[in-house]
Amino acid sequence: MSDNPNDQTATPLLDKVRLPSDLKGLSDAELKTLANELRAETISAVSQTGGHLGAGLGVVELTVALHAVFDAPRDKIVWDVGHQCYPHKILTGRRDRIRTLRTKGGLSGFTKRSESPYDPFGAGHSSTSISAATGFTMGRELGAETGDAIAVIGDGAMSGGMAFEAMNHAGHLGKRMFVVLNDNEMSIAPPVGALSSYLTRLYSEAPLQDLKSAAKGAVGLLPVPFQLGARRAKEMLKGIAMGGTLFEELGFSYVGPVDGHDLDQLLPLLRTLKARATGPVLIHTLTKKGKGYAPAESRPDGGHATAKFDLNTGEQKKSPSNAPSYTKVFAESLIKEAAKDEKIVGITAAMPDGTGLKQFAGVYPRRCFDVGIAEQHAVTFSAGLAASGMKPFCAIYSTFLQRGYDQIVHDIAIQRLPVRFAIDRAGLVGADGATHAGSFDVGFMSSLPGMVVMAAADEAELVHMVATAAAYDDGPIAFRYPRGEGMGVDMPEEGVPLKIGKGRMIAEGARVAILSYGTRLAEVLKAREALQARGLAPTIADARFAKPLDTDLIDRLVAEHEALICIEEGAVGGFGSHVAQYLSDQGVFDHGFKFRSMVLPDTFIDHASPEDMYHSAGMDAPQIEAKVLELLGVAVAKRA
Ligand SMILES: Cc1ncc(C[n+]2csc(CCOP(=O)(O)OP(=O)(O)O)c2C)c(N)n1
Ligand SMILES: CC(=O)[C@@H](O)[C@H](O)COP(=O)(O)O
Ligand SMILES: [Mg+2]
Repeated sequence: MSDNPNDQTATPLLDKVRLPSDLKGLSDAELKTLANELRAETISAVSQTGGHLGAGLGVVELTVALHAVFDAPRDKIVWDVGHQCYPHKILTGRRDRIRTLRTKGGLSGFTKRSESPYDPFGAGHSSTSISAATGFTMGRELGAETGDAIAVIGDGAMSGGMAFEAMNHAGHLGKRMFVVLNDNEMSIAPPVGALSSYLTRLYSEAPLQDLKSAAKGAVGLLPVPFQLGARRAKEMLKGIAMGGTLFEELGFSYVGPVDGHDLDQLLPLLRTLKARATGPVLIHTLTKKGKGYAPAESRPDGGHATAKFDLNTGEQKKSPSNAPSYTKVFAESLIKEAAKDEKIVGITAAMPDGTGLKQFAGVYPRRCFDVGIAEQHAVTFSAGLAASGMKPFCAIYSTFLQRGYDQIVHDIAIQRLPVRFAIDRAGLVGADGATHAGSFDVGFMSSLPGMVVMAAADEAELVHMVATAAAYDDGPIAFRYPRGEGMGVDMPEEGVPLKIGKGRMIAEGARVAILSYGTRLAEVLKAREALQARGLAPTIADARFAKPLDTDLIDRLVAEHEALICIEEGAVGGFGSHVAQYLSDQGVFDHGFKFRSMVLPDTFIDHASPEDMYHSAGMDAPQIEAKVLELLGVAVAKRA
């Protein structure tokens, strides 16, 4: 095996490993070689597929060590977020499919129970692993046929509230389980907050930490070579009153910090812990995001996620497009609004790059807050800001906003606080798959009394919606927009506040009206073109608002057409359901009016390109065309 991680010619050991049990016969020296090969294989695979690179490279040695020492799948290795699991997938019987990662029909980019028995718990969202591992542990205590539970959680994910809730509970239960805190001093962006500073202190005071471990009696858990030093430390400590680490106060034995890239430290430590631990143990490993691949290591985000790239240079292959991303349009619009109104502030939960708020912070550093992976706090923090008279724009991906739902209801909607929700990644997002799909926000936001709910049909509309939200002060307001590039439409110089609850007519037609909510509008217009060729030109309108509904517009569409189709990039219970409720309240259905609501199907759609995913959802232009024809009873030959 060469030292060059790009060298794909030599993977003799990896070629022999089909399952983790094959690691049991390898010497420690061979395990080190295997780790090098595994790193090279991971880099090579991701260069072809794109995906999450940096986190996986940071846990290569840890992955090898865990599988060499523990006995998966009986022992449950629970990866938090799951974005670091590619090396784990390679070692657990999925190497032959690793180059299908995140593509249609291929491996998921996260852990997934249906994919392998070695993925005991699915993930994608952060900070769930300790709860799940505690569940496995108590299942074992109650007689379930499982071994040890090992949660592997990053320093970023550790800042999430759930992780603390779980530590609190697991420490109280006091049963044997393991938490590996993989501390690379990185979230996607540099981590923020007191926990991050605390972890830094823990390792910058490492010799002192040895003393603390000793004082707390964790010496017996350490491998023999470590014990001597720790005992000496304990002697020195006699008579000195010391507090434990935060983790010890929560009921865990704390071991560390250890170099997470050094198998000479990891293997003996894990072997000893496996042999001796009786209660919950936290193992603090120090690693580097992107480890072993210079282009990733040198990126500010440690190569967190990447497009396909050139193996030798690390240069990413991105598809060329002139349209700005919705995220960029949001950030630029917010900056413009903030220039006019000093009360405007931005809030992100650990996604400054992804939400565009990094750009906003570049201009208004004091008016931008990254709260860490803490969506619940982000929402109620925004509520507090609004209650104090500020104008918070709480920018959270649709899927992650699910975490803060009670806070939206209880802290914002009931109090009618004017928090502005910028809901990015609305609709199907592609390669991240079902865990990251923004399917539910229209439903869960528009069911709340007093909430104003908008969706941008294109990037110009988004500019106006940011202006609308900035101007609106009567209560909470939300606007959603998808991942990726806009439509390439002409952009307004400035945003103009929209009339609340008013849609817009796009094209007048006859017989059928399509009322579109969000960016399906482009597909609707394509469908119209195809229908025109058949002599059928539906009326097209953009609803802009799911709440309040533009009832004048709806009344008109009903009065002037024999059928109405609603369409949205969301699950049932959203815009179309509200329109149906309104029509039902008006008694429109009593007279045989034809109505259809095109929504995402009642299933979780697996990762694929967004186009493929919308096709599976039955929501692309030909499928919209077919829906119109079906509704009008026009028989058509089935397409191949
Ligand atoms: C609830 C939730 N919020 C945000 C994210 C987006 N996210 C994915 S990974 C990540 C950073 C995780 O940092 P850490 O746990 O330290 O892992 P590392 O990438 O450093 O290995 C974030 C913020 C998420 N997956 N889930
Ligand atoms: C693992 C995770 O949750 C994030 O890294 C997510 O994949 C980011 O998605 P975007 O690429 O849409 O920002
Ligand atoms: Mg980290």
